[in-house]
Amino acid sequence: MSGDRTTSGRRGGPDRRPPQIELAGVGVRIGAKVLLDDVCATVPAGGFTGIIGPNGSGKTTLLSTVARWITPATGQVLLDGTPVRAYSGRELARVMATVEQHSVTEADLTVEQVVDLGTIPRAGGRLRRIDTREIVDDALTALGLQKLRTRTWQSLSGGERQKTQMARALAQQPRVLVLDEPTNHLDVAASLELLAQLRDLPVTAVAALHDLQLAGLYCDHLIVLAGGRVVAEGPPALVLTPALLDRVYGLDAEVMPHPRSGAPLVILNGVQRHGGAQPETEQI
Ligand SMILES: Nc1ncnc2c1ncn2[C@@H]1O[C@H](COP(=O)(O)OP(=O)(O)OP(=O)(O)O)[C@@H](O)[C@H]1O
Repeated sequence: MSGDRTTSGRRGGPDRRPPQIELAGVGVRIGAKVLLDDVCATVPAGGFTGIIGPNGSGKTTLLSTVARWITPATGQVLLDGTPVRAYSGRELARVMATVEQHSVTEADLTVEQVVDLGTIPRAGGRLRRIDTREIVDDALTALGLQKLRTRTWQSLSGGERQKTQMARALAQQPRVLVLDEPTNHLDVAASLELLAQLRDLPVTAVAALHDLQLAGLYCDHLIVLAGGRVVAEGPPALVLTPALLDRVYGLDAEVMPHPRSGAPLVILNGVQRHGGAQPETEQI
């Protein structure tokens, strides 16, 4: 990569601070279809940002653009002001780890072999084998996978695969974690545990979430998408209002503060008869 980030990192030791992610006018099209339209949003450094919005609103496309799997037709994604397109593949892998919605692998690796894949971007450098083992061990412990470490990927349940992918991402020791529906397949307790971990990790975490309750309880910043556009952005207590849930999802919902944490609790009454409307952008 060109630019100052690498140079200063080498001089002063590796820069492990989690960066801010900025989406600056990001537009994505496939043929005539607009998937993202002039998306401007900020993912705060070191926080846990949730991307919410109805099916097909562009959440996966947005995360894929951040992870550089999709090149936007307009605009750009910046990490602390540096365009992601300026990073080499290896540099980006040392900064950013991803967990996809549906992880597929044909190879029948064991759980610990899958998690060990996460160490590759660093193991190519000066890291010794013993360090790699410790990293894999810590990641397996963090996700409660020690008992499954010798099990093969093909023999795992959906939730066990999801936890294994999360452990692989942790073993990458990233500064940015990009996750598409990380609680997919997880039971209620495992979901709460994973989101609490994400909230407490010293990384910039950004995740697509369908569960508004969990988004309100665990995220400190929300970006709401509808029809490929950002329609609201800000702290959950300000974003998750009955009016927004009506406009974006067509929901009849009430929102009240959680009795202990004060975080917004979404009480679902049902769907509105009129259905959801396409809302105007709202910066909070
Ligand atoms: N390769 C493609 N060709 C055409 N349209 C696509 C393609 N990929 C995605 N889309 C469309 O782009 C829109 C956004 O898709 P995306 O997967 O980003 O939405 P999402 O918010 O993640 O949805 P979900 O909540 O259902 O996972 C959808 O209408 C989808 O059908």
